[in-house]
Amino acid sequence: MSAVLDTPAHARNDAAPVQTGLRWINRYAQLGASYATALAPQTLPADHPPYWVGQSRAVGDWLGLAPDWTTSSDLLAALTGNAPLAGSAPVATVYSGHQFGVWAGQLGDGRALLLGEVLSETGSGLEIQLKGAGRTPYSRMGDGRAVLRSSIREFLASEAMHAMGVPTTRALCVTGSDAPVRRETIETAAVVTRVASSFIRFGHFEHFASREQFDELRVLADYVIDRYYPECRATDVYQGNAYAALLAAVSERTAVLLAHWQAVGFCHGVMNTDNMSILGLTLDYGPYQFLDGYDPGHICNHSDTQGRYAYARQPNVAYWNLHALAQALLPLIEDERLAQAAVDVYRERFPLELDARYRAKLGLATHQPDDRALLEATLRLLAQERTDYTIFWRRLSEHVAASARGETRAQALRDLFIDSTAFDDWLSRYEARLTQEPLQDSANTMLGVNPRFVLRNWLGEQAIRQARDKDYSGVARLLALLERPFDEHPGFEAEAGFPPDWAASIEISCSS
Ligand SMILES: Nc1ncnc2c1ncn2[C@@H]1O[C@H](COP(=O)(O)OP(=O)(O)OP(=O)(O)O)[C@@H](O)[C@H]1O
Ligand SMILES: [Mg+2]
Repeated sequence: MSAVLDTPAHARNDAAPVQTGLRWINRYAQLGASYATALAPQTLPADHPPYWVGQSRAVGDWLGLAPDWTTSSDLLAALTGNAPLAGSAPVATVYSGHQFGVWAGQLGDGRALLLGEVLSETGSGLEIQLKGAGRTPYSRMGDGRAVLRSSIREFLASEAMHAMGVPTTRALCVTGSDAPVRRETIETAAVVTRVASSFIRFGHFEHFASREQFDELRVLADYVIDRYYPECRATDVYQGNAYAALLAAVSERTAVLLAHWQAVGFCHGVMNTDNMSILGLTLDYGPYQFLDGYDPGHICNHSDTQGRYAYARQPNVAYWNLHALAQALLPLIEDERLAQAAVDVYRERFPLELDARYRAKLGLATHQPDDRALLEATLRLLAQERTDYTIFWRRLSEHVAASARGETRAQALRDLFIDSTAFDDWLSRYEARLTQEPLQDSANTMLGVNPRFVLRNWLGEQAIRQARDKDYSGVARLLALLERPFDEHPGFEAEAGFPPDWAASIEISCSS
């Protein structure tokens, strides 16, 4: 496929610029034409006016938007791409990447438009993107659009992950329009407004390295170091090699990220190098899934026929992806052994991070010799019957909290297992171990890391079906639960429960 197709003819965007009070600084756009193409979002047909589908007040506050943004028709137009935002300098950035382990060349960004960067309330830079804002010079055969269902999924998952403490891009809102968009069937258009410190991906680096544009590669690496990893300039790290230090820092953040994913039971689904954030954020909520039953081999992406991105493989895929980044940075690092050492930070760090996450899930603050074996036994127990992952951890937390009050909730846990002997053996072992911990502290930790609510596919699907009927209350309701996933939320027992039978028929593919 050609690198850059003809520049699309955009509808003229001559609406008056919308004022927001945001302080724009737009630094990525200043890198120049090799990195991005300036262009306005493509307006949607006037006979299909936009509407709000979902809004995050928390992200609005983070950006420093006035509270009435949620009712502003001007902002609604701007965030659908139908009017410019005063101060923004929209660009489409170019990147390449490996998809399913195969070099795919230039493939992005065909549908996300970087509106620019604003200074947040705390003075840090935040980039704002519209995903699904129309064709760009990098769209290849795509239409530049995103559909309602995938946009709702991205919006809710971003905020759910943030609330669970998982590093992620955020989402301010989803807007929709009845403009038709062709996928397997005719669907309708939607736009997600995303926010992150940076949307730079491994694929941005691979892009310039693959074309042997080493000057551009260096400028990009320097930009990322100066902005996000200034500590890499310290002369004593990695023999004073700032690019190796950068690779090590990214490896470390990626290790932290993957440990979070595994611990919350998150399957990304499309861990291509172009979906890997240089800041270690969860990026690109496509065919993702939160585990229902604990199945290490679970494949959430219906299009992933080989299971390359199965849940248990994710940590290894991340390591593979870091090698792709290392390959791209090698012309700057100029020393293969140094590059390998930097990537191996991941291998050292990931098990430690995972251990820390699981210790918290089990309520273990002290370190005892058999802890590793206990954790392995726990996961084996869950895998045996594919026990519901989220419900198990939550009921365990509730049982420990009850034990701290001198009560028991063991039966609710036991009910999750057919083989109750195996469960009872495990519980005795676990409870014996817990005697070495202050029980109330364990309970408090566990109730704060084992969520009662995760965005299961069926919950998202239910909100999507309502939204298709123009009822957006399900999106708002779900957001409210997911923003506080560790709270009880009385009245929402079903949302905290097992997936209904119909959920088994939900298939999530890459189509979005
Ligand atoms: N409908 C589309 N029109 C144009 N380009 C598209 C479309 N869908 C995907 N692409 C391009 O294909 C690339 C890879 O797709 P992928 O599904 O990984 O990402 P995405 O869902 O578009 O977005 P992101 O990674 O930004 O969250 C994207 O960078 C994008 O440029
Ligand atoms: Mg992507």
